[in-house]
Amino acid sequence: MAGAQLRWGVVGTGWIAGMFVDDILAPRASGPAKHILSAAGTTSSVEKAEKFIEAHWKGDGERPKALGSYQEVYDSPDVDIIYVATPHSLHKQNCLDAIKAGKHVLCEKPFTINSKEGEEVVAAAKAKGVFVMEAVWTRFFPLAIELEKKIQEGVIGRVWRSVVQIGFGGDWNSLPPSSRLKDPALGGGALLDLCIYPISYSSLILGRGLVGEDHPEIKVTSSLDLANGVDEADVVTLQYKSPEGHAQTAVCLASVLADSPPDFGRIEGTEGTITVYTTLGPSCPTGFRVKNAKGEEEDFPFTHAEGTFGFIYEADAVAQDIFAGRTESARMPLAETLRVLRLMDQVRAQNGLVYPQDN
Ligand SMILES: NC(=O)C1=CN([C@@H]2O[C@H](COP(=O)(O)OP(=O)(O)OC[C@H]3O[C@@H](n4cnc5c(N)ncnc54)[C@H](OP(=O)(O)O)[C@@H]3O)[C@@H](O)[C@H]2O)C=CC1
Ligand SMILES: O=C1OC[C@@H](O)[C@H](O)[C@H]1O
Repeated sequence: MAGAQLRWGVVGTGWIAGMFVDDILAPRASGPAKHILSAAGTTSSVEKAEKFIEAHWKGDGERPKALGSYQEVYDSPDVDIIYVATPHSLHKQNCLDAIKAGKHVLCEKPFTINSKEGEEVVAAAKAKGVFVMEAVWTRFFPLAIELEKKIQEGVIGRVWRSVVQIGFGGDWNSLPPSSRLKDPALGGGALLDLCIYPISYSSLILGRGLVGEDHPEIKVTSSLDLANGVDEADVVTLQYKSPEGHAQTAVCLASVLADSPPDFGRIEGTEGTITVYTTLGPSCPTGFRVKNAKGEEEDFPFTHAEGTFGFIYEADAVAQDIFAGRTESARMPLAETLRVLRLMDQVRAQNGLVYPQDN
C-alpha cells in the first residue's frame, strides 16, 4: 500500500478507543497512510490493555505494547501520535503530558472542559511544534464535505434556518452517578458530549466554509435543563447574518433523555430543504436528501470505507498533515476548537452550569 506509516499510541482503553482502532486497522488495498497501533495504555490494569489489544489488533506486524500507565505510552519511542480517548476532564492533562513528551496528539471531543484549558493546550502545542487536533470526526466525512459544498453552491438558495438534534439513545437513568456522562467532575452532561455535534453542523451549514477566527460572527442564546450538576437537555440558537444582511438561525438540540430521530437534521432555504439522515447516529451521518422548490427530491446516500465507521477519514487527514510537516488541520484548526469551546463557555454561563475546572 502507498503511504508512510503513522504509529499510534492510545490512552484510555474504553468504548470509542476500540471503535477508532478497529477503523484505522481495518484492512484496505490502498490509502494515504498505513496506520499502526504501537501501544495501548490504561489507568486500570495491564490485563485491560492486553484485552483491548486482543480485541482490536488485527495481528499485522509487531504486537502493540500493553502498558499500565498513560505516561509509558507518551514515552514510547515507537509512537508518533497519541489518541486521547478518556473522559473530558482528563483531556487537558493527557494532551499536555503527550505534548511534553514530544508526541503529536489527536484528542477526542470536547478538546477540553473550557476555553481556558484549551488555550493552555494550544499554547503548549505551539511551543513544542507538534501536531494537535480535536477529533471532531464528522467534519471529515466525505458526506459532510459534500453537504457543505452543496449549501455553498446554493442548491437550496439562501439558508434561513437549520435544526439539528442529537439524543443519547441509551438508558440514562440506569447509568451510575460516577459515569463519565453524568459526573460533573468528569465533564458530564449533554452540551460537551452531544450538543457539540449540532454546533459543528451549524458551522458546516452557516459558516460559509470559514472556521476559527474567520467564522462569521454569531449571537448565542440558549436554555439548558440542569439536574444533578449537569445539563440533561439543551436548546442552543446561533443567530447568523448572511452577507446581504438576512437573518439565519441554527437551532442546536441535544438531550440525554431522548433518542436521535433518523432524520436528525433539517436545513431550510429560500429554494428548498435538505434533510440529513443516519442509520447510526448524528455523529455518523449516512446521507442527505435535497428537495428543491418544485418538490423534486434527490438522495445522496454515503457508505463508509469498507469495514469502517468513518474514523478513518480523520485519521487519514491527520496522517497527511503530519507527513507534510503541518502542526494543524485546515479542516479542524485549533482556532475552530477554541471558538467552539468559547461558545460552549458562553452557553454554560448563560445557564449557570459550572464545572470544577472553571474555578
Ligand atoms: N467520536 C465519537 O463518536 C465519540 C467520542 N467519544 C469521546 O471519547 C471520549 C471517551 O468516551 P468513551 O469511550 O465513551 O468513554 P469510556 O468510559 O468508554 O472510556 C473512557 C476510558 O478512559 C479511561 N479513564 C480514565 N479515568 C477514568 C475515569 N475516572 N472514569 C472513566 N474512565 C476513565 C478508562 O480507560 P483505562 O481504564 O484504559 O484508563 C476508560 O475506559 C470522550 O471524550 C467522549 O466524548 C465518545 C463516544 C463517541
Ligand atoms: O461522541 C459521542 O457520540 C455518540 C454518543 O453516544 C456519545 O455519548 C458521544 O460521546
